Amino acid sequence: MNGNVRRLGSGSLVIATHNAGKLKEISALLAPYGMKCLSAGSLGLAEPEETGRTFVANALIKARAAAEASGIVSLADDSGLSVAALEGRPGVYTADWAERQWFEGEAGRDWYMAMGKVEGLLAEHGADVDRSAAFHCVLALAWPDGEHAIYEGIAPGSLTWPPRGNFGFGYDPVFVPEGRTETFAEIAPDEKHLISHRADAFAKLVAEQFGD
Ligand SMILES: O=P(O)(O)OP(=O)(O)OP(=O)(O)OC[C@H]1O[C@@H](n2cnc3c(O)ncnc32)[C@H](O)[C@@H]1O
Ligand SMILES: [Mg+2]
Repeated sequence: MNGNVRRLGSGSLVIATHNAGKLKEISALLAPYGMKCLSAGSLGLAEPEETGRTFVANALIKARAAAEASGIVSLADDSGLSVAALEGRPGVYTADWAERQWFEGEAGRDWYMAMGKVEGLLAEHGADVDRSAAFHCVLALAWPDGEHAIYEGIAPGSLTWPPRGNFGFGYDPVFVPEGRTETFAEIAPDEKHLISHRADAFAKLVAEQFGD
């Protein structure tokens, strides 16, 4: 272990997300480490504006806002899908494509509309377009005194259409991770937790925060 790294210990931790799917995954990934997890929603914390241009910047905005408001060390996740043929879009704007830019106020199947837009843009490249894509995840830990730590994860794969599967959340039904034929939404949660972008970032967090 790096002796300069600030460690979490076994106290309380705020999960600074307003996405129910992420909260479920993060809680499951943290379950073995004995921390008391509190959600931003249950504490009534406001959702900060994600004004950053990178996953790291937005993860830090969310973690710092929660740590300042709650006085408790906080963990945020900024994630998204980068499509090679679209020069990495939607990237940090993945949630915007699904939630605001398209169908503000309509919950539920918004991601489906956003993926329709992705499919439309891919179609402009012709039938043999490169469908490779990657999910990115940046985890930011922020302590109330301003200290922070960052962990980055990635899951390479490709896009499929139409959507398949009912597990997971968001864009899971259209993403096939590398080396598999099923979408993330057809892979049981326990298994997604071994291979996802979030799992990759968590492995680094766990090694540094809870490792020997
Ligand atoms: O900011 P918070 O409150 O955490 O919640 P959010 O949904 O706005 O989260 P982001 O800003 O990080 O945007 C990430 C987007 O990428 C999607 N996404 C992230 N991880 C995913 C995963 O494992 N499976 C499917 N979609 C995912 C998610 O649904 C969002 O639309
Ligand atoms: Mg967000």
